[in-house]
Amino acid sequence: MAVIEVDGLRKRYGETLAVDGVSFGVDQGEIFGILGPNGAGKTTIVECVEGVRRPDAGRISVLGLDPWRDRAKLRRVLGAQMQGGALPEKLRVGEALALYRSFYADGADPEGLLADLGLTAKRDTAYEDLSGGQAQRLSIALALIGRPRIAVLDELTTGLDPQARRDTWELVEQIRDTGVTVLLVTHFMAEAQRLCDRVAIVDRGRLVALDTPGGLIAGLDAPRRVRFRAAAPFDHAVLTGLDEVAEVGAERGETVVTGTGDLLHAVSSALVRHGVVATETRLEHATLDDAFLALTGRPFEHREKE
Ligand SMILES: Nc1ncnc2c1ncn2[C@@H]1O[C@H](COP(=O)(O)OP(=O)(O)OP(=O)(O)O)[C@@H](O)[C@H]1O
Repeated sequence: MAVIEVDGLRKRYGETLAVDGVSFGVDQGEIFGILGPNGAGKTTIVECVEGVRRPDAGRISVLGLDPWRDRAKLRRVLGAQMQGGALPEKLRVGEALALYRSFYADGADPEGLLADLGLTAKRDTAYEDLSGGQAQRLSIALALIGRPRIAVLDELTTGLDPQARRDTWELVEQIRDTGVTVLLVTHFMAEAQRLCDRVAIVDRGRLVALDTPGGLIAGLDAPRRVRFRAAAPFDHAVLTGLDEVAEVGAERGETVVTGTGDLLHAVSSALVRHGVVATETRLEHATLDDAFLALTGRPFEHREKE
């Protein structure tokens, strides 16, 4: 069952057409990713879903509500993660939760949320003294304090180190396991690939693909790549002569072979036949980066904001 339906959404800021006719549906209980490079229109889309921006055209339904018209009712069912730095510096973690809890008649237990998010020991810590990961977890706690049915998380792990990022992914899975539908905005391919049940890829205000991460990758007619480390220089002709091989190159001391078909087998046996000693031989799997390139003709690039 779709809990969010977006149909023909359009939003312009002056000369900039930020969202240009985007349609998608989010099912109950899934982690749905909106993935795209800088300026693709991701935040504008979710802000329209959250009822903080008014669409120029199109229809949005969130659990049967019109987000813009029914903003007050929407607050009770949708929790949005606030952007970094949105809290007063001196506000303590426990105070922030108590304040946000007071907005709801039937909110979550702040102590339980603190424990779930690993913030119990930080209850008396001021916002300004939290680490990046802790501040991020607090913002997630605040999004969940109203016991929402839908949580919108925007650039959830930007600025976090790899461990904190993985911890946050686990946390999002736990949130989904409690039955909350998660709408996740991200520009991290790995995050979308690891976490999302389905991903909408947005580019220049348009939706260019919508599928499971596996489906997006499987649909690719992308060339395969085999990488290995040769013990000594060798004549590339032993590989370029193979039907499966399109190109042989070098990258960071490794040989990179691009081609089609059963490339790994063809390359490995040719190397053995010609007495080339190779280590760390592996087939590189296609990723969402490859899917983006195939869909848009451009490599995926994203700059983090200051
Ligand atoms: N308030 C605004 N006024 C004018 N232009 C805006 C405004 N907000 C966004 N834009 C422009 O609309 C386009 C889409 O922006 P949006 O923030 O939705 O993209 P995004 O995919 O979330 O990007 P990012 O990953 O960089 O945050 C961009 O060209 C942006 O510069």
